[in-house]
Amino acid sequence: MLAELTEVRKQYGDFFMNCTMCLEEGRVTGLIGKNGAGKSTAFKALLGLIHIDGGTVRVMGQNGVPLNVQQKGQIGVALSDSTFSGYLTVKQVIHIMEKMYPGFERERFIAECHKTAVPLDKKIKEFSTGTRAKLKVLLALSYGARMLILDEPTAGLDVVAREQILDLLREYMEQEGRGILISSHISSDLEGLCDDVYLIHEGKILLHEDMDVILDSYGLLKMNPDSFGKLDKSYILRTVKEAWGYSCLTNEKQFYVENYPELVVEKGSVDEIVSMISKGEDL
Ligand SMILES: Nc1ncnc2c1ncn2[C@@H]1O[C@H](COP(=O)(O)OP(=O)(O)OP(=O)(O)O)[C@@H](O)[C@H]1O
Repeated sequence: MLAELTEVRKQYGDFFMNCTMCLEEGRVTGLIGKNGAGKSTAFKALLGLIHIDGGTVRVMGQNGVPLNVQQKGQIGVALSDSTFSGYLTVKQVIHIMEKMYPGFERERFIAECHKTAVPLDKKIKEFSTGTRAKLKVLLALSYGARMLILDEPTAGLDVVAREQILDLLREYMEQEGRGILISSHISSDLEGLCDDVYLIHEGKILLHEDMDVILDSYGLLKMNPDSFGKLDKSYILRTVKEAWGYSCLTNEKQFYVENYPELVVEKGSVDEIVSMISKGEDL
């Protein structure tokens, strides 16, 4: 196990998080949730960047709060609200990284900057959003960490920049024993990258599932009130009342395809599933 949060609790005013999740070796684990759901809070708790009110954090088998120097060197981090001062150039950042991380791979980092068009001599504050995002990910990848914690690394990026980042992450995972914990709003990024996903809503984990299972077995059923009345609801996770009838989320799509051929059964994107779980009712 690379990292583990067990019943980690944190309160900010009305917001209360209670989060249990883990990252295993060889896996890319996604954390999805709406704005304010608690994604950054969960990541900061894992990194020991905030004081937690209870629960346990373990990183590579050891107590994770606070992280020791060795643990810090094994985690590559890109958080949404952290970056180097905009007045520095990448060349200056390289000097800092060399001092901070003994494992910093200078030549490789510079080569990746060239490859992804991140300039070395320009001040970071003059970078576009996409270039800044690429720099953050390249820095997280630059010292051979065993795991990456990436908070919305693709937010605000165009398709080309997003693909570049996703390719870097896929390449990172080619080495055994590594793992990535990543949050994103863009479900297609998660679908193509993650092995499993956690859904966080109002500070609570509502779902943890393998991505394959979500894509193969989850589905959305649409029906009128009459059909809804007759439906076997054994495999219905959530129901939303619509103007025309009901939408239901199932994790046994095949059961309904076989037994209710007249029903509309849609595959459902990760976004739709998130939305159903967040707003639907357990009927
Ligand atoms: N330092 C803080 N002080 C007070 N409240 C905070 C603080 N940090 C986060 N919160 C609150 O905790 C809740 C969860 O915030 P968090 O940033 O973890 O959500 P998120 O899922 O990462 O959202 P987003 O997608 O918008 O980044 C929000 O209601 C937020 O306002």
